[in-house]
Amino acid sequence: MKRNLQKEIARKRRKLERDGRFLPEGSNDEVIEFEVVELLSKVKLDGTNGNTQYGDKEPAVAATNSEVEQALGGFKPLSDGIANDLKPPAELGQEVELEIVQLSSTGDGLAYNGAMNHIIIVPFSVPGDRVLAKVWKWEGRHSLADFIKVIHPSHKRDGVTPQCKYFAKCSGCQLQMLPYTEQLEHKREIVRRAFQNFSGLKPEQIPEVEPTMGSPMEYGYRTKLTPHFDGPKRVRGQQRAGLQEPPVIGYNMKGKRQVMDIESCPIGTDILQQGLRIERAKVEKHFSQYKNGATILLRESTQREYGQPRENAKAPNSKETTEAKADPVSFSTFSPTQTQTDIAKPNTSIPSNPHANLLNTQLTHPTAGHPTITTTYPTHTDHKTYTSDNSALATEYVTVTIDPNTTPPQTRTYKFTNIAGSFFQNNNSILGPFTSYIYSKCLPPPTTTSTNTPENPANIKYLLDAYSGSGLFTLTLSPLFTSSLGIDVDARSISSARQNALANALPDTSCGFIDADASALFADVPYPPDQTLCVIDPPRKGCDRAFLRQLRRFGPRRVVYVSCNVHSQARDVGVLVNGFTGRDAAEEDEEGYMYKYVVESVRGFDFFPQTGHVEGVCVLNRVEMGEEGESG
Ligand SMILES: C[S@@+](CC[C@H](N)C(=O)[O-])C[C@H]1O[C@@H](n2cnc3c(N)ncnc32)[C@H](O)[C@@H]1O
Repeated sequence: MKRNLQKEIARKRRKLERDGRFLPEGSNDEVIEFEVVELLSKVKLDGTNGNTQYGDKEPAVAATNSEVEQALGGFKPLSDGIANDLKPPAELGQEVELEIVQLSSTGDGLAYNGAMNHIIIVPFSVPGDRVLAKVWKWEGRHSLADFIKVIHPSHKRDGVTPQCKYFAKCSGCQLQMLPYTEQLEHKREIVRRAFQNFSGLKPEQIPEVEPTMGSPMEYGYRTKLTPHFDGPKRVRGQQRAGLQEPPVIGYNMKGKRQVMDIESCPIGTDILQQGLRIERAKVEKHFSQYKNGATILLRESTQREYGQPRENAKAPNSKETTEAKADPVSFSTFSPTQTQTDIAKPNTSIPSNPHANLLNTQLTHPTAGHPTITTTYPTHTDHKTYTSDNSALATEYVTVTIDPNTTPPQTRTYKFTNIAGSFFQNNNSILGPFTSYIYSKCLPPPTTTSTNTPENPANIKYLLDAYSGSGLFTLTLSPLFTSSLGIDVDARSISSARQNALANALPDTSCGFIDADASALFADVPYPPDQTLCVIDPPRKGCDRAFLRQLRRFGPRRVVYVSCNVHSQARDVGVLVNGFTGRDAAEEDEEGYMYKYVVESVRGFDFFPQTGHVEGVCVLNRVEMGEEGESG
């Protein structure tokens, strides 16, 4: 145990040196550290003694906080007092019975050991479960354990059967044991906690987080899968004789760097299930020719034909315009996603499934080894294929609600063609409702700022789309703006964005694109900040400081911040609202006036049902000069 303590100290010191701080920002490690401290504080305040056990074995050694602090040379616990109880939990490898008290933002169950004042993290468990788990790593205030089995299930599991046979072993989709509405409520809590712990904002600066928008499809939604495999083990003589073991192709096991064999992945779309089977067989056949391991890309592509397939195929309430038959650009007054009546469930909203009104679906193999799934809807027919070629083109359609108040609601469908290996959102079923939500948030409600009156609601005429990818927001939001400008560092995505604008009949005077780092966006902005909306959708790590500084100096009137990591998003939103702290603040002071923002709304979107991920959308308004007191 003493050796483990030394290892732990060495590991944390390395982290300190590498990051210049305790833990990498916005990482799972940092998120869990916060929640462990939070839970320890809570049980301390509650006076709860905890009801978990380590069996009847006492842990071997108790390490004191001062020992750790001394060895780390000034390591400061995240919350005063909490780390004073640093003790190792159990012998590594020991099996323990635990009561789960909380679900973490990383999707793991947390058990509290009162006697040791210690948290044990157990994947695949939910509050109320009594589980058997095996402790495998000590992390100071908490330990990591492998899930072994449920001894007594929580009522939260009632009526739910995980659909994946690899559940509780594979590292993905760890929330399958929860009813979908519970998953959505949990994701709302993740967003709440992220803004509470990572933004540095006061509670009064954070509005109530809106209910998570659910995915219309809970399984079968992922349009991209990336299983991987290790290269063949080279045992002399065996390779020539074709004796090597068949490859293990799939995803990593939970908590391990070991790949596990996955024959089917139920969150993938139907065509990707076919693709997985075919591509696995190809790798197996040619495995001996591989020197190294590789990742297989499986990306869905859709070819759409407009027109009514059968006389009696007309859906109730459907109305067609002549444009509805035109491809690539279609204007339609009917689409599956237009009937987005939110289901009345507590604290959640789930748009209707786009497949709800399909008339017929069929799997064919027009050419050997190339399956097609043809699905017929009242207004169109989709032919779905897949590609495993990173540089091939893949197409998706996104239907945006332009006006929900007409009967039927007015929608517009966009066609996006991208390079399969470049970024595009992975859940097509939620893309329509998601972009429609953002569309509805682009212009401020009349009362938000003094300059935005009901008489002048469309004061915002220009769109800056930072981290634009292949133009998802630049194009789908463009009907609201005189001109839109997207920027992305990936030249291939920008090339697709320009093609997509043309394919959707949007001239470059209306939708322009720049292939550059996002911070270049503000160098020569052609738009007046007072009339500009900036949409930001950075990668997981969030925006860099240079970008945030330039955005605050330019001061677009309104900002819609979209993110796949609500923790880095909360941190960046904190900077937009309150400015930088420390050295960055001093640098900013030298640069002159910087705008500040107030948060109007925050909402989560479930792009990845069954997993612990949540996408966040935060809307902010610029604080006008002279109104600064309002930002708190
Ligand atoms: C989460 S994706 C969003 C793309 C797009 N908004 C969409 O929804 O399809 C993030 C994008 O940021 C781009 N990116 C990453 N770092 C960047 C940087 N420093 N400057 C500009 N773009 C960057 C990536 O190429 C990627 O397209």
